[in-house]
Amino acid sequence: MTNELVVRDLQFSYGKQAVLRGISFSTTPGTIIGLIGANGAGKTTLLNILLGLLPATGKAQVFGGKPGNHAAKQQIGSMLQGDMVLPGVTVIEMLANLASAYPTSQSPMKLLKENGLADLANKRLRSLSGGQLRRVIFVAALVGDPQLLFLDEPTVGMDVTARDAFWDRVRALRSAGKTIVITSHYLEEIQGVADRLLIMQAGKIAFDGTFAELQTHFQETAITFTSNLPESTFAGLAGVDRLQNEAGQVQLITRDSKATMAALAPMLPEIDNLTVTHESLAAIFTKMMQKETA
Ligand SMILES: Nc1ncnc2c1ncn2[C@@H]1O[C@H](COP(=O)(O)OP(=O)(O)OP(=O)(O)O)[C@@H](O)[C@H]1O
Repeated sequence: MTNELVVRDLQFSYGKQAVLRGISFSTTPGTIIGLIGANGAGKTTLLNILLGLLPATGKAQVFGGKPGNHAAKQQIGSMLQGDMVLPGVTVIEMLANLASAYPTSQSPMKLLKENGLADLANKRLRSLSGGQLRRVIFVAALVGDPQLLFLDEPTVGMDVTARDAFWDRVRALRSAGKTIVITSHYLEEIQGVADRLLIMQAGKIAFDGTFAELQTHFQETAITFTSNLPESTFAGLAGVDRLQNEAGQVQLITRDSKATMAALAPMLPEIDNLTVTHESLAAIFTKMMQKETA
């Protein structure tokens, strides 16, 4: 299958500051990709390059074309931070104007209805709340019926109901075969929706894989219990990386909780107050960021 977005050894600097130091990845249709990284990691810069708004060295192809060329632009819908809108025009005027720029476009009114925004059609953009404006900009990104969507911090300013509805729409777009690249600092949200994670660190892709793979590689699980068995009983158990024992209060840190629990099973009659706590995605992410700055 032809990948629609192919990036190889992409590099970019702002003056002397190297922001992207060799980014490589490609996408497949019908996938939601979570692009994660600390503030300033270069996520927005990468999206801007792929949209043809910033020049870079290395290879970047959108459906075989260069970023920014006419064919490539028509395949991408984007929702960026600080998107400019004309405050005096109405929602429907803005969308209709946008639709006229594409050879095939979706009906703006149909899109507004699908996204629960039909009531806003005749409102001027300046009269919308921050969350309403973000939702309208999402609709604007869909008007050209793009195959590829770049959504940069899309849910900022949206209330809980709007977020839920938004993610439902994003899932529906995936089912329709679109590829969606999303940056977000709301890691739990990304966990709920993304099929694949790209973690940017120090201008490179530090991790490219599924959440399950991220957990396999990085997630630690704390197994705590009380026991009078000697510490040496637990030290060599399968998967155990570290062990703490303070007066019979034992904590095992493992990266393979299934293996460790299986090894503990025969000792359960002599173990009390067992708890198993898996590290959260946010904690894994923080740990990875600390490695970068260490
Ligand atoms: N126009 C600019 N001129 C100079 N430096 C810039 C410019 N825009 C961004 N930078 C720098 O490039 C780096 C990457 O910024 P970028 O906005 O791509 O990060 P990001 O990962 O999107 O961050 P955030 O999560 O805060 O949105 C940062 O160090 C930033 O200060």
